[in-house]
Amino acid sequence: MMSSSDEQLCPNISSDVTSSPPSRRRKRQKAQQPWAPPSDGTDGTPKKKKKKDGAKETGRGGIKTSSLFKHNPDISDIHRPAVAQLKEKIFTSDLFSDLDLHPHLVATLNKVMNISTLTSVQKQTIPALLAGRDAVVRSQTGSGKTLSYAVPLVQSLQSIQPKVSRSDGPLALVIVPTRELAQQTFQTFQKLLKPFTWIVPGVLMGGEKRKAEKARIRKGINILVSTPGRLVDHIKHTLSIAFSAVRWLVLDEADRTLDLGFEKDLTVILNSLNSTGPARQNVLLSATLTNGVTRLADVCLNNPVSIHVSSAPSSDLTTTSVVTCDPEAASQSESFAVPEALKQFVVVVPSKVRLVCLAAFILDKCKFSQNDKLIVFISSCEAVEFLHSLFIAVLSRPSANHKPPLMFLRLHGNMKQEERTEAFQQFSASQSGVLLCTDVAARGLDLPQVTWIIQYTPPTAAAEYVHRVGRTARIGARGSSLLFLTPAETAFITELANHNISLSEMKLQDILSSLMFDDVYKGRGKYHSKSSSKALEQEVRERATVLQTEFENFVHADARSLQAAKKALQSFLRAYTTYPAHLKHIFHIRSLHLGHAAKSFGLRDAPQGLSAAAGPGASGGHRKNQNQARKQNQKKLTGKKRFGQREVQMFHSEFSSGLEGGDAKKKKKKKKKEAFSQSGEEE
Ligand SMILES: Nc1ncnc2c1ncn2[C@@H]1O[C@H](COP(=O)(O)OP(=O)(O)OP(=O)(O)O)[C@@H](O)[C@H]1O
Repeated sequence: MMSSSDEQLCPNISSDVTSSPPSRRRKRQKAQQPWAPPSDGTDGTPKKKKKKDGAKETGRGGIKTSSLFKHNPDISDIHRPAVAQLKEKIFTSDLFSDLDLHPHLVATLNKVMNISTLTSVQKQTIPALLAGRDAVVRSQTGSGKTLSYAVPLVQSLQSIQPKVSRSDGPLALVIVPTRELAQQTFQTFQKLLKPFTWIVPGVLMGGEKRKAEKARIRKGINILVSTPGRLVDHIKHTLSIAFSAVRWLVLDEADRTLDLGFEKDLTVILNSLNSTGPARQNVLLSATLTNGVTRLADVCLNNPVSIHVSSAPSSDLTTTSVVTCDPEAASQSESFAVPEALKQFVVVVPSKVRLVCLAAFILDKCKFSQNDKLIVFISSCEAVEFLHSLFIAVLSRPSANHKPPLMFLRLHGNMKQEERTEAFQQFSASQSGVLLCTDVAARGLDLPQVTWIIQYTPPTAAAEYVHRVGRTARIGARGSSLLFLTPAETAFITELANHNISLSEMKLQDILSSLMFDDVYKGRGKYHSKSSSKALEQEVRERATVLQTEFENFVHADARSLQAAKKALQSFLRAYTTYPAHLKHIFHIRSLHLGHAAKSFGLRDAPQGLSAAAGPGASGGHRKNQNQARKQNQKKLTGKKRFGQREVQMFHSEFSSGLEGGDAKKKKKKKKKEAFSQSGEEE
């Protein structure tokens, strides 16, 4: 809601407009075609002298901006197939104290962690693991999978006689895909082990000093939490690491570990475990078990129990089931459950308008109406960096009502470890603010009170969609998500429906309408309280144009920010080429319009001579490819141009794989680096 000082800022806005959120406001207005041009033939932007490149003078100090709302593809009605969502009941009425656990462990859960009732996945998994079974566990995000393996693991290790000592070395290995998740999991063990001080947990992760880690390994770690690459690193180079006593192996987010091409790392880890050691219990967990995980299960599991908490769509929603590896489980494996309290939205936005749409949404949620806590997923580290500095400069200005400036944080795989840790901790502790990140934050992170998940760039798989939205609505809490799609990408809604995921549509115009809350973005000032809804629409477009102009001014203010915008655009394009084959009909670089995409990075025009060689993917220096790219590049990419075969090839050769021509080692290194850079992975 608006404060009185906000109202003073908006003298021209009628009470109808100011007192209700944009969505409700819209409902009261006559139904409109959001992007049908006004009948007067204008496009909603201030009428100014037209420049030869389509740019216009906005009247704000000779600022140039080409029309945001002209020449956009039509937004047709989206097709939302009927979907029976999988449901999972989160809590049971059973208590941890009913289980056969050490009383100090139960007391720690109750008193230190404030946890007494079992979740469904815990009710099913803990007894199976206490009975010594291997397990493949799937339950929705935020349903308590960590404790479902950590509690029986601690129960089992504390009961070993004679007591476990540091000199026993690792008795349990827990492999997770990212550093932050490693840190979080380690902290959970620290809490659970409070009464069992003789069992020592430890964490290994990329970005930390190897020497310090080696020293800790030498001293003795009993429960070792690690990212895969770092563990392999130590297996190869740390003599004191010995797995002869390992009796638990946990792969959390196991499908992700496979996705990132870590099969080889896992093979190294498994081989080093299998070569020695006692019988071992193996546990695989994820909210999105896929065939890939089943393959992995064949490799390392011994007659596992398969635990799928979700019930079939038509069955009794209050029951849960334990199944062994059978065809039914397999057939369900591609249907994903998302938290029931999660509200999922999609907005269809033409490329040109994406940036202002995101900004308007953030302003509405974090400044104008509420103090929300948002995570925005973006496809590349460079684009995260760019948007972070852009938003701090343009959206974080102190407001007239003395509200604290909007907090923007960032998290991606190209940051220094200290910066990553600081951002993670700061966002965890904050009540509100915006975290701009790559998929490095998509898996497993339990960040408190996140209210909105924005997928500014669509995920590369339905499973990743599930994990991203799963950073909110955890353990029964409420939360919402918003997926950005361009008009050409709306078939992704059907793709998600194929995985039992259903979205509601949010209208672009409703999001942009939030700009009416702040007269900083005022248009030509013709709009007043008695104006028609069409005039309101026009005013909203003008305000969106003013905001876009501010972004463009920032980007074009100096060479450095211009370069950052171009780099971000390039990395976005590179990421766009990496959608898997079965999604290429939806996300193909050839269907992108370079000029429009450039606009969403605050660039006034499509960069001339957009050079693959200048991009980060080229730094590996495959000269042959660079020359090829340069030749291809002689035909410059211009604003009006869509991507043709040659440009597609260019991005493929330089950014997507970039592997041709180098030796095998270089190829592997580069491929991995690109995957990490893409996803924000840290190894
Ligand atoms: N039985 C319980 N009662 C109350 N809270 C719980 C319980 N079990 C776990 N939690 C809390 O629920 C939150 C989510 O748990 P956790 O991170 O293990 O979920 P997850 O299923 O592993 O999610 P993801 O799939 O996203 O990794 C944590 O804050 C955790 O402390």
